[in-house]
Amino acid sequence: MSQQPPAPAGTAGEFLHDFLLAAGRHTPDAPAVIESARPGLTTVTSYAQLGALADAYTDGLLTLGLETGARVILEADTTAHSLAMLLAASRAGLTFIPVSPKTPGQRLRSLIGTARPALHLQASDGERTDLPRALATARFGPGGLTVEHAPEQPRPRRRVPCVTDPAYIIFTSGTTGRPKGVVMSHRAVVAFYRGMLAYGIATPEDRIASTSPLQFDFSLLNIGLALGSGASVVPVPPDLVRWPRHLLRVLRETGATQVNGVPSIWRQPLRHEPGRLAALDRLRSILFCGEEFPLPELRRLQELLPKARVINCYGATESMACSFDDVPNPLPADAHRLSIGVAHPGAEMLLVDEHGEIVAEPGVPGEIHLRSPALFSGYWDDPQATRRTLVPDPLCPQSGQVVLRTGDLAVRGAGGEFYFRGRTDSQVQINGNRVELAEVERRLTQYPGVAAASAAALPQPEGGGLRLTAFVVLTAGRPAVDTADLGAFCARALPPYMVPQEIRLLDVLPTTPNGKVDRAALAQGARPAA
Ligand SMILES: Nc1ncnc2c1ncn2[C@@H]1O[C@H](COS(=O)(=O)NC(=O)C[C@H](N)c2cccc(Br)c2)[C@@H](O)[C@H]1O
Repeated sequence: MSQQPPAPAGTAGEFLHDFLLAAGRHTPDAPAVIESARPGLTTVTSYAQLGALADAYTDGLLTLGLETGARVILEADTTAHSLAMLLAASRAGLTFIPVSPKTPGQRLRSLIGTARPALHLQASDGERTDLPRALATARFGPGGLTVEHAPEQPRPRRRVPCVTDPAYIIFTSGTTGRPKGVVMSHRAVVAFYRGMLAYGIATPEDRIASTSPLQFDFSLLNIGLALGSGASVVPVPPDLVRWPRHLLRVLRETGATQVNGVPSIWRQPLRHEPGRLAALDRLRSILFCGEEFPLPELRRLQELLPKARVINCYGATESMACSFDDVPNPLPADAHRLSIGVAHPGAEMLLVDEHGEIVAEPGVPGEIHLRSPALFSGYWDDPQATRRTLVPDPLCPQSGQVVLRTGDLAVRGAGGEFYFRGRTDSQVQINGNRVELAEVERRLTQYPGVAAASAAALPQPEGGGLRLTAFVVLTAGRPAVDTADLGAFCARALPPYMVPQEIRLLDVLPTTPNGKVDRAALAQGARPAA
């Protein structure tokens, strides 16, 4: 069998597949993946079974003769088979590009044109058909790896995989213009995983529910957290995440002990199924990331799950993530912001002001710069964007070391912990005044009855200038909020130019495929509440 032997001790670091399978070697019969395809049917894949699947897929991929470093599109949701294929791609020296089966054909074709993959892989029941004729295609599933359209046999130019090779590329739906391919090396991903495990989030008994699509690196965090801890991954099919009853059923039937996801996954369960949520007695911890958790909803979640550990995970795809902090449970009544903590062990966050000077004193805002072994290699085929993001170490530019310029603003608290203060690009200028949209949103969520809010600077209907517009979701069962009174409430704490000129009540906030509030959709003017 031609599988890649684990990196011998003492070589330059570890590959992704070595790290993900190491813990399970001691517990071959422990559950690695626990799936709930439909009510009452739970499928368990042990570490030994996952390893055997990965072996078989590795042989299948190696038989195709793709060269080391070739890209493969992995179009799948998170399942035991897609995890085995991810491990196999890593072992075969291939770079995988995770893509959701829901990706529109147009965007997939554009991504294929940019990344020039050697192979498209999808599950045996995958529905993708209109792929470019020149692209090799194969399917994977219980019947093994089935090649539909074989790749040409390129003359292999490389022989030795290195840990600095790209393990995966994630194409982010860049807020501006064309999607950017974030290239992450084996070395960076494993360094992040080790930093995260050092924070102490999971034990081998944990069953970690992953509610993000595989194309979102939050799912890769969950996979590394679970398999790296010898625990189990509980993938929640994306179609079920949106339906509170289905989501809670899957969590109950799989015995999930930890649920990881963006804040918006909790909005509907909190609104429609608080009783069933509170009844999840196996649930011990919740980890969220990607955006701020609206505090009214977080407090409600803590009321229903008073014993749960809640972890705020901050970071960007360009370093996978970078900090973890435990949210006090219950959150003190006078707390208006959550801390994002400090960088995970082995990394360091710095604040830099607009003059490039280091900000040391508490309470003074600066842009987070991250020093870390987990930094991405660069944006695929975009050296300019890479140079703008991986910048010379502000403390020692001569050294050649680069740090990640996050585009995030933060202040330090008295204890050295960081508080997120929005993005540099969500600073909008309204009538010449600098407005931090996150600040407006925070004030709106302090009004009794508001569950969540988002602010956007929309073009004035009659043209000329921008109009600060707020979109507000109310707590279930609350009497209608008087938007004029809500506006006055904002005026009592914010400068006039930061008071929303229009407040629209919505039933839900639109979300992106990755589950974050879809600010672009709001900017197009979401439908007002019925
Ligand atoms: N906890 C927070 N509070 C507030 N604002 C947050 C938080 N986490 C992010 N963000 C914002 O999201 C940006 C990044 O967006 S991203 O590149 O799409 N990546 C993400 O969101 C997800 C990110 N890779 C991530 C984070 C944690 C774990 C994993 Br695994 C992955 C950051 O730069 C921040 O602006």
